[in-house]
Amino acid sequence: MTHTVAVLGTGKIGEALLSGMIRAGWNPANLLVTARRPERAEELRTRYGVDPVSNADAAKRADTLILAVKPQDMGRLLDELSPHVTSDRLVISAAAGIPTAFIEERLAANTPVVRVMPNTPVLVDEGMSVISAGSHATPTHLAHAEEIFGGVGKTLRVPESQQDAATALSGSGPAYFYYLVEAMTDAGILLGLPRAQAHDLIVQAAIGAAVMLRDSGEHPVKLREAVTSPAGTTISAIRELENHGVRAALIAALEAARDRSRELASGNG
Ligand SMILES: NC(=O)C1=CN([C@@H]2O[C@H](COP(=O)(O)OP(=O)(O)OC[C@H]3O[C@@H](n4cnc5c(N)ncnc54)[C@H](OP(=O)(O)O)[C@@H]3O)[C@@H](O)[C@H]2O)C=CC1
Ligand SMILES: O=C(O)[C@@H]1CCC=N1
Repeated sequence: MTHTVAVLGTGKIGEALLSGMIRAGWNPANLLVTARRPERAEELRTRYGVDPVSNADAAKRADTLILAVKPQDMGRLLDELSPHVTSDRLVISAAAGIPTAFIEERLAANTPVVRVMPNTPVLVDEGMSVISAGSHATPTHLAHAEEIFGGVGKTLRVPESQQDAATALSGSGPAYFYYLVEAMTDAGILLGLPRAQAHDLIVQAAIGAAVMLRDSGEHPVKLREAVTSPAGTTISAIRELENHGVRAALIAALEAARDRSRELASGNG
């Protein structure tokens, strides 16, 4: 069956997903987008050859609606959509924190809802999308969501109770790595390297480490031990990381992200 998929609220994550779907072979004729500002709608049409439509038209024309507005805008979007969404539509929400029940109770009875937490590496087909079923979503709906998000990276099904934690890990996760690269590049400046060179050295170290983590099958502790020579440079750095409580800071940071996701649950966080 050929699906028509609409992305409602095509901002950063919506556009990243849209571009990935086109790369994965979706025909732009089967993709619709909605945007709040006309100039943004035109930008999307020019860039991707997709049809910008109103939210109501998206609900009428598409069988699958991907809601990619901010959690704070979700209530208003659902109010606008509810007269037009029939229960033969699949509604996929990419919003942090918003439970499927929040969406279900604002749409026609029995509308299937799937909650997905993607991340921005969908832009390079290395996304991590964590998927949960709402109360009326069937295995076929989950498989359809996996087909969409699996085209731009990995997918994992989790119970919805784990979505806030998954958001803290993989949804926000890329930002932590960018932050580390930024901080380590600053360190390179302190050590006297030109900024561009410091950036390249750290980025390639990050890519090498990421590929080894993914492909070697080794535990991260083993990989770190292999870098850490007796009385060498690495252990001197690790001692400072431990002295500054970096492990505890990361645990606290991800806990804060999980808590914030829970706070967004009301949709007006
Ligand atoms: N950024 C990320 O890494 C990730 C984000 N998410 C989730 O994705 C959602 C969007 O985040 P993000 O892409 O960062 O945010 P953006 O602000 O970039 O995107 C949201 C878009 O929705 C548009 N919008 C808002 N209300 C409406 C409406 N009623 N009709 C049509 N368009 C509307 C906004 O328009 P305007 O431009 O006019 O404001 C904006 O372009 C959030 O719920 C977030 O939790 C999930 C995973 C990762
Ligand atoms: O920061 C946020 O709220 C969104 C959700 C996950 C990544 N970005």
